[in-house]
Amino acid sequence: MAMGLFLDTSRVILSRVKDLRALTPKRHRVKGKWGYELVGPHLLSPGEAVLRAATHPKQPPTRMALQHFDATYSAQLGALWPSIRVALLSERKYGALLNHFAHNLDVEELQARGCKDFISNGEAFMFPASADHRSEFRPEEDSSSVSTVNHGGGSQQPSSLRLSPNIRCLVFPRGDVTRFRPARPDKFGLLSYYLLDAASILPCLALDVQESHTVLDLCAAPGGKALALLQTQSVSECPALSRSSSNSIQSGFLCANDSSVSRTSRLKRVLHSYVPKALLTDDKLRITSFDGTIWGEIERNSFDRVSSGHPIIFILLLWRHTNLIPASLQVLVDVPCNTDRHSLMENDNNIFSRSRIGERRSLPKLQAELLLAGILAACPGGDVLYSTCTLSANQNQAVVQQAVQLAEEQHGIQLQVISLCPLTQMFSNTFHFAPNLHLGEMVIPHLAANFGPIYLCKLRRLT
Ligand SMILES: C[S@@+](CC[C@H](N)C(=O)[O-])C[C@H]1O[C@@H](n2cnc3c(N)ncnc32)[C@H](O)[C@@H]1O
Repeated sequence: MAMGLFLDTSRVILSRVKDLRALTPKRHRVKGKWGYELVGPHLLSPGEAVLRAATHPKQPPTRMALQHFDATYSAQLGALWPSIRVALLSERKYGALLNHFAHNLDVEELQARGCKDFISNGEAFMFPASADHRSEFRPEEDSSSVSTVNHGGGSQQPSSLRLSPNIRCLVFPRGDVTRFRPARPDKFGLLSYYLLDAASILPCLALDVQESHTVLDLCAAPGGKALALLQTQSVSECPALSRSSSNSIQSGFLCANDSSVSRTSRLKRVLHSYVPKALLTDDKLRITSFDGTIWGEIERNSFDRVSSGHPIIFILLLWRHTNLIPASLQVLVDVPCNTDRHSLMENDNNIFSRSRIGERRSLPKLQAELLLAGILAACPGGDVLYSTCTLSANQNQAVVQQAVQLAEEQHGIQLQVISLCPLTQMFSNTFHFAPNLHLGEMVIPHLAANFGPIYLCKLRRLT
């Protein structure tokens, strides 16, 4: 079995290398430190890249990103970096998040093409006897676990997962790089699936949202995770929903916020394409466009601060006091980050462009502010899930440590790190996880399962 996987992976790597070599003019082929495979007009070996940097001042942002990653990730990830690098520079793999609200005409066709729901597959792997229904998974309690976070990370408290049967995500098998067709609308105009990096479902699963939960998605656009959260909150067993009466199909509340007005418009378009109108009501779903860093203010209920003149806080407090936004139990903080794949592949809107140097350098500060705001918004006992799509330890573990420290020092809030090992065990057949992370978990890209990077860390508010 292990040998089979190894051979498959090697075959994929070899075919990718041949593809790249065929596409690359001879003058761009270089045998570099990481092997001869990754070369091309913007895919230089690190040695050549450094030389070019000295002689060619204007480099495209994708190349700047590659140089930056080679310098930082080779130090951070050591021997893992070369293979992650190959995967990052190859075509990524998608998953089809099934839309429970639509009449899903495409599912059988996708299954006939070899797609499998990685979520129920993971459960079948953990619970072979009860493969047909979603189960609760409790890891063995680790008596050495500490309950509160120390600022160096500390050990993590294990927790149980109760996966909703309504969230399903189809993926092609390992090593299969077939692309999905665009989803088709059902007779009500609702699309049958949403294509996204399958690993980006993990933060939603880790948040363990149940039907009646109140959830805040602080940075929600374009909306893949918001849609996944809505699937987990829905209670209908039948996809053929009545469009007129929806009370029985979603009992929780989701607030989806994003500070960017244009991206919030995109979020609205996505949700309108997937969610029945009857669910897009203020008592079930609210879409807002505020700066998430001040969201914590709303929960601290300080009208004094409003009278000192912050109009946005004033509006938020009005909403809070008219009960339009209930106190948040579960908070997803999926922050802006280096977006490693995009930075390596697209020059447009690239965080490594010269004009965005300041923005990129201030990302960890913004991320910590957003996470702190999420912590303040959660009720004691509530959970906060921090996630990014970068490998950068400065934007992952370091941000969590900083926000936890600020929460304690400035607000007297104690937090507990919740171990996500049930999740990594359950889905180790689908994703590659970084080994021995001292805080949180991270899906690392791999040619045979080219998902991620996705970092996730779950915190529980104790006070
Ligand atoms: C990684 S994306 C979120 C992706 C989204 N969760 C999804 O699954 O589709 C980060 C988002 O954070 C938003 N953002 C940036 N700064 C923000 C802030 N201060 N408050 C709220 N949202 C912010 C960006 O506009 C961007 O849409």
